This record gives sequence, C-alpha cells and structure tokens, in this order.
Amino acid sequence: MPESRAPSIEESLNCLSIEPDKSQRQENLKKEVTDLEKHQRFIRIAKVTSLRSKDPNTQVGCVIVDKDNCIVSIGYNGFPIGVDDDVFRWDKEDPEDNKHLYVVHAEMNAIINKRCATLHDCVVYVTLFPCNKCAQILIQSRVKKVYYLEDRDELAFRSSKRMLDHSKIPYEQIIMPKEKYVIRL
Ligand SMILES: Nc1ccn([C@H]2C[C@H](O)[C@@H](COP(=O)(O)O)O2)c(=O)n1
Repeated sequence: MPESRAPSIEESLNCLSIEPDKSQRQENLKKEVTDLEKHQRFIRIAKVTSLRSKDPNTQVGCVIVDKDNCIVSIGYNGFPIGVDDDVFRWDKEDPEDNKHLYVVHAEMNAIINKRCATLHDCVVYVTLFPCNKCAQILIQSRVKKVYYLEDRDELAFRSSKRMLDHSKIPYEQIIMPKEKYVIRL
C-alpha cells in the first residue's frame, strides 16, 4: 500500500480545473463584444436612415431586424405621403398647427414599410427611445427587444418604458464609440 499523505497546496491547485471556466469566460466576453459590434452596426444604419428626415429639430431613424439578422424594414420621421412641407409646417409652437399633429414617427414608418408577414421576434434599433404611441404598436407587433441610442426624461418616454416593462419586452441603450459621420456625395 503506498503511503497516503495530504496533497500539497500546488497539487490541490493543479487538481482544481480553472481552465474551462477561464475559456468559458473568454468565450462569453468574445460573444459580448461581437454582439455589441452587431448592435452598433444596426444603430449606425438607423442613424444614417434618420438623416433622410426633414424634421429640423429631431431626426429619428429605425431599423427592424429579423432573427437571422436581416433588415426587414427601415423608417424615419416624416409627414405622411402628400402632406406637403410647404403647407404643413415643422414648427411646434402653435398648439393648433404643429408638427406633432402630423408627423409619422420613425418606428411607425418602419412597421408600415415592413417587407415580411410579421414582426414577431424581430429586434428594433432606433436612434431615440420609442414614445408611448410607438411602444403600443411595437408591443402589439410582438417585437422581441428594442435597442436605442438616445433617451429623454419625458412623460411619453416614461410611460413607454412602463408599458414595455409590463409586456416584458426588454430594451437596452447602445453606447456608440465616438465617431464622426462623413458623407461624400
Ligand atoms: N421615438 C421617436 C420619438 C420622436 N420621433 C419624432 C417625432 C418628431 O418628428 C421628432 C421629435 O421632435 P422634437 O420634440 O424633438 O422637436 O421625433 C420619432 O420619430 N420617434
């Protein structure tokens, strides 16, 4: 019978298999980085889309992506077809005649423009957090998650968050690296 003795600390540490944990952690980290890069890519597309908006104050862009990461729709805030900017003004001072009475939000346009039967399980990328009205329609469309760039502390946005929370639709702010957009025509 070999003499039994307590293992040394080194031997005990060698027995502790910490490698799989470490490589698992590295794998998770790698996935987080590639996921973030993917979200930043779609937010960038939403940002470029927003540049088409004629709203002089706030341009918003929205991109909807399916489970295979294919873009199924895009939209930006604008007046409805035929509602002429020369007649309908982008001002917001006059309570009887202001842009908020006419403008179709980026998310609404993206939902209307979709090139697929349903938005179930699709993911939304938007440059400004969805307002309460857009949240209602996004919830009804059964989207899976909302990624956004900017937020506002206003009732329309707070009530939107309340509804999304209750409907268990997660939302996440995407922090972008500092970058400058240069568009050469
Ligand atoms: N999630 C959102 C929020 C707002 N919009 C649009 C509606 C207006 O055109 C503009 C906000 O104008 P502001 O109050 O900043 O003068 O953004 C949207 O499309 N989607």
